[in-house]
Amino acid sequence: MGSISGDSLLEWDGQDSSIQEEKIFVAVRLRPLNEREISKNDVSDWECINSTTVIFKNSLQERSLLPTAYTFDRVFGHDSPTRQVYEEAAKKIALSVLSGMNSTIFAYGQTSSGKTFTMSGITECTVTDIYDYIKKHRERDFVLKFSAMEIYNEAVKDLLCSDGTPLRLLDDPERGTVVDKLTEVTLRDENHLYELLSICEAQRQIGETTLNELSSRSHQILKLTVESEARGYFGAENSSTLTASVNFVDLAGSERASQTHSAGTRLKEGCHINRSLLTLGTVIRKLSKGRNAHIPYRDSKLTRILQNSLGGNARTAIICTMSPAHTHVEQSRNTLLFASCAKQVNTNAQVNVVMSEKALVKQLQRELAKMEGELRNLSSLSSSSGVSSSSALREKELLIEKMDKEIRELTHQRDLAQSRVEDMLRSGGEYQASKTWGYMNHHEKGSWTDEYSASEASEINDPFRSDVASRTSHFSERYDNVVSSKIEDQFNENIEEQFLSDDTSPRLYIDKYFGPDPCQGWEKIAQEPNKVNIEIDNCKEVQCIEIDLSKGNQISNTPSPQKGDHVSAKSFSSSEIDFSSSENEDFDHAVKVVRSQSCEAIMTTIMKSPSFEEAKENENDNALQNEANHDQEKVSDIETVVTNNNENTRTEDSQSSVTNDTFNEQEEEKKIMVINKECVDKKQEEEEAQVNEVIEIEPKSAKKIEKIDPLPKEKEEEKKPNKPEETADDGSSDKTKDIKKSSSDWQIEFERQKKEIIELWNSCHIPLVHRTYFFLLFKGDPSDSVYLEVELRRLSFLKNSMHGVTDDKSCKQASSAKALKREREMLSRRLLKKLSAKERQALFEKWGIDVKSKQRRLQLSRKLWTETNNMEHVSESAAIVAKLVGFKEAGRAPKEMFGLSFLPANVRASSWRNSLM
Ligand SMILES: Nc1ncnc2c1ncn2[C@@H]1O[C@H](COP(=O)(O)OP(=O)(O)OP(=O)(O)O)[C@@H](O)[C@H]1O
Repeated sequence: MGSISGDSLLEWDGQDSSIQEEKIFVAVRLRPLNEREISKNDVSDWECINSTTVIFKNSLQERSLLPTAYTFDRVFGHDSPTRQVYEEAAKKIALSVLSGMNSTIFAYGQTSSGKTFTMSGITECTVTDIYDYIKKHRERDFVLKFSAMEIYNEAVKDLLCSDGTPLRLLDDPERGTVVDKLTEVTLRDENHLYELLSICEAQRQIGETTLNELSSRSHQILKLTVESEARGYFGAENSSTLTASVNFVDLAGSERASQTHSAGTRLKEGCHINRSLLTLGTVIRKLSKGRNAHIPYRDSKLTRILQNSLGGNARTAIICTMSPAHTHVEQSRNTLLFASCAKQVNTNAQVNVVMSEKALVKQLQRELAKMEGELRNLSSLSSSSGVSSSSALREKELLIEKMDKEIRELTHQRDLAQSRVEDMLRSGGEYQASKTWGYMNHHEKGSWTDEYSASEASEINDPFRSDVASRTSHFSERYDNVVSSKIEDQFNENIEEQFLSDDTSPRLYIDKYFGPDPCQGWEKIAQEPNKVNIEIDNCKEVQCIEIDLSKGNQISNTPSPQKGDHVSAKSFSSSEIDFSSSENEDFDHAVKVVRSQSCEAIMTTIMKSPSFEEAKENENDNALQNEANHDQEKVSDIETVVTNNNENTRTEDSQSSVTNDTFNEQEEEKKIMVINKECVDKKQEEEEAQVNEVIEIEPKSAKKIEKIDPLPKEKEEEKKPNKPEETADDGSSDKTKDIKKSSSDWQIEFERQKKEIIELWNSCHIPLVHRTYFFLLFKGDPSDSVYLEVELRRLSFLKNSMHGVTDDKSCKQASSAKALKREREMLSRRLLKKLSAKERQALFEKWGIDVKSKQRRLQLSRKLWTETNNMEHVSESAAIVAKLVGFKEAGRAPKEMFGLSFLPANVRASSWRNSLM
C-alpha cells in the first residue's frame, strides 16, 4: 500500500459543491488463477487487452453468440496490483468524502474471485490517503468516525459489537435508511481504524466452501465518515462544515450450489446471498434503464441500506472481480453482465453540508454574532436617522404651534368681530326692547318712559335730540306695528300661545332666539346724541342729516313740521332717484315710490282685494275687524299714492303730507331709516376695517351717498327755486345713470341675499314667525341691505352652530326642528281661531288640501314656508302667518289675503325685487 501524493490530494480541494451527475464507475479486475484452478489445469479465458476492455479469448467457446469483448471504465488484469486498482478505479470516488460527498466502493463478483482481497486493499489505501490528506491540511479540523455491519442471512449485525444482535433499519426523512443503534466509533488516528478493521474482520461471518476456505458468507459494509471544518482564522472565512461517508462494500460472492457443493448452513447462506445479489442486480438493471419506478430497494436489506449509493447521491464505483478460469466462465459472464448494467446507472452526488452538533453550535454562534453586529449597525442607523426624524418632528411641531397660534388669533378676531356686532345689536335690541315696551306703555298708559323721549328732548330745548327722538319714536312705532299690536292679546290667550311668548312677546320671542332685530340697533344710534354727533363729524351723510335737522328744526316750529323734512329730503333723494326733470321731484315722491313697492304696499294691495273684503265681511271677530279697518284707513292713504302717476302724486302727496299724519310719519320713518342706514354703513365699515373682516355691505350704495354734494344752505336755497334746469346741467344726469346702474347691481345682490336667507331659514328651522316678521319688515330699498347682511350673518352663525362649528345653545335651541313642529301645530290651531270657515275652505282649496281630509289645518301649517324657491308661496306663507299671529299689518290685511287671489302672480313672485324699482 502506498500513499497518495500531496498533488493528488490537492485535486480534491476544489470539488464542485453543486450536484454532480455521473455514471457509476465500473471496473473489472481479473485475479490470477489460484492454485486450485491451476492444479486442475484450468485455463484463463479472459484477457484485458487494454485498460478498459476485457475479452473472452477462448475461441473454442461454444456459445459464440455471446459477446467476446467487454469495455468498462477500467479493467485490470491478473497482474494489476490492488494499489493500481485503487488509484485508477476507486481513489477518486473514495476520496470524494473529503469534499463532503458520499461515496461507495463496491466489490462484486463470484465467490473466491477476490472481492475481499480487493476491498481490503482499497479500504486501507483510502484510509491511508485520508489520513495523509488530513495531515497535510491543518487548516481544517477533521473528525473520522467508523462503523461496520454485515448482512448475514438478511440480518444486519454490528461488526463493532460482539453481542451479534440484529439491528433494525429505520427510515429517516433526511438521511434515508439508517441502521438503528449501529456502533459508530470516532477514530483517534489511523491505527485506531486499523484496529477496528481487524475487529470487523474477526467479527465477519466466514465459512469454508469448496471454492474458498475463507469465504465471506455475508455482505460487509464498512462506513467511514469524515467531518471537517475550517479551523481558527480560516474558520471565520469558511464556515461550512463538511460531512460525508465513504462506504466500502464487500459483497458476499454469488455461488452455485452445484459448484460449491454447499449444503445446510452454507446452502442457506448461499440462498440469502444469491437472493440479495439478485435484488441488487435487479436494482442495477432497472437503474441502468432509467426506470425510477418500482425499484426493489426494499426487497433486500442490502439494497435498502445501499439505496443512496445505487443511483442516489453517492458517488459509486463498482469493482467487479472475476476469476479468469474457464471453469467459472458462466459466473464471469454474469459478473460482466452486472458490470455492464452498472455502468449505465447515473448517480447524483452532492456535497453534504451536514453540520455536526459542534459545528452547528459554532455556526449558530457565528450567526448570532453576525446578527448582533447587524443589530448594532441598525441601532446606530436608527440613532442617526432618529436625529433627522427628531428634527422633522420638531419642525412639524413648530408648524403646528404656528398654526395653532394663527388659529387662536383668527378665532380671537372672529370672536371680537362677532362680539362687536352682537354688542351693537344687543345694545340696539335692549334699547328697542325697552323702547318697545315704553312705546306700548306710552299708548296704553299715556306715559313715555324712554330716556331720550321727544318730550324730554323738547323740555331740554335740544332741537337735534328732539328731532331724532321724534323720528326714532316713529321708527320704533313701525317696529311695534309690524311685530304685533296684539301682544297683550297673545299673552292673555291660552297656553297654546306659549309657543310665541312663553314669558314674553313675539318680539322678545324672536329676540330671545335670534337676538334683537338688526334695525333696533340703528335706532339707538340715532337716539344717542353723542354717538350721532361723533358720526356726524365723520361722514358726509351726517352732513346731510345736519342740514335736514337744522331745517327740520326750523320748520318744526311751523304749523307744518313735515314740510321741512320734505325740503331736507330733497337734497338727499334727488341724487338717488331720477326726478331731475323737475325741481318738484322731491324726496316725498321718492319715498312714496319706494314705499309703494314695499311689502307693506303689497300687503295693502292684497288686503284691498274684493275677495278678501268679502271674506272679511263674514268675520265674526269684531275686534280684529275694527283693527283691520283702522289699519286700512292708514294704508289707504299709501294706496292712493301708489296708484297715482308722478304729477298727480306730487299734488296729492303735497296734500297728503299736510293732511295725513300717518303718511307723514311713515315718510319720516323712511327717511330716518335711510339716514340711519347710511350712518351705520359708515360705522360698520370702520369696525370691519378694525377686525379685518371683509364684509361688503352695499358698497355701491355707500358710493352713491358719497356722490351727494351737500350744498350750503344758502346755495341750496338759491339753486332750488331759480335754477331747476341746472340740476340736469351740473352732471345730475350722469349721477342718475350711476344711480340706476347701482340700483340694478344692488337689486341683483339683494335678490341673491334674499334667496339665500329664505333657504337658510328653512335649513336652520327658523320659526315661521321670525320669517314672516322679517319678510314683512322689508321695504325693498337699499336701506334693507344692512339687515340682509346681519340676517345672513346670524343665519350663517346659526348654521355653523347646528353643524358644531360654533357652540351656541340659544342658536341650537332656535334651530330645533321640534320647536318648529310645535309652532306649526300652534299655527294650525290658530287657523281655526283666526279664520272663518269660509276663509279656511278657500285657503285649503288654494293650497291643494282636501277640505274634508283629517288634520287639514295641520296639513296647511306644515306647508307654510316650505317652498323656498317659490316666491309666490313665500309671500302667501308670510301673509297667512302674519294673519294668524296677529301682526298688525297682517291685521290690517283685508280678507282677500286669505283668498284665492292674493296678488297678481307677477307682483307676488317678485315683490322684493319689484319693490326696488
Ligand atoms: N488479485 C489477486 N491476486 C492474488 N491473489 C488473489 C487475488 N484475488 C484474490 N486472491 C486470493 O484469492 C482468494 C480468495 O479471495 P477472496 O477471499 O478475496 O475472494 P472473495 O471473492 O472474497 O470470496 P468470497 O466471496 O467467498 O468471500 C484469497 O486467498 C486471495 O488471496
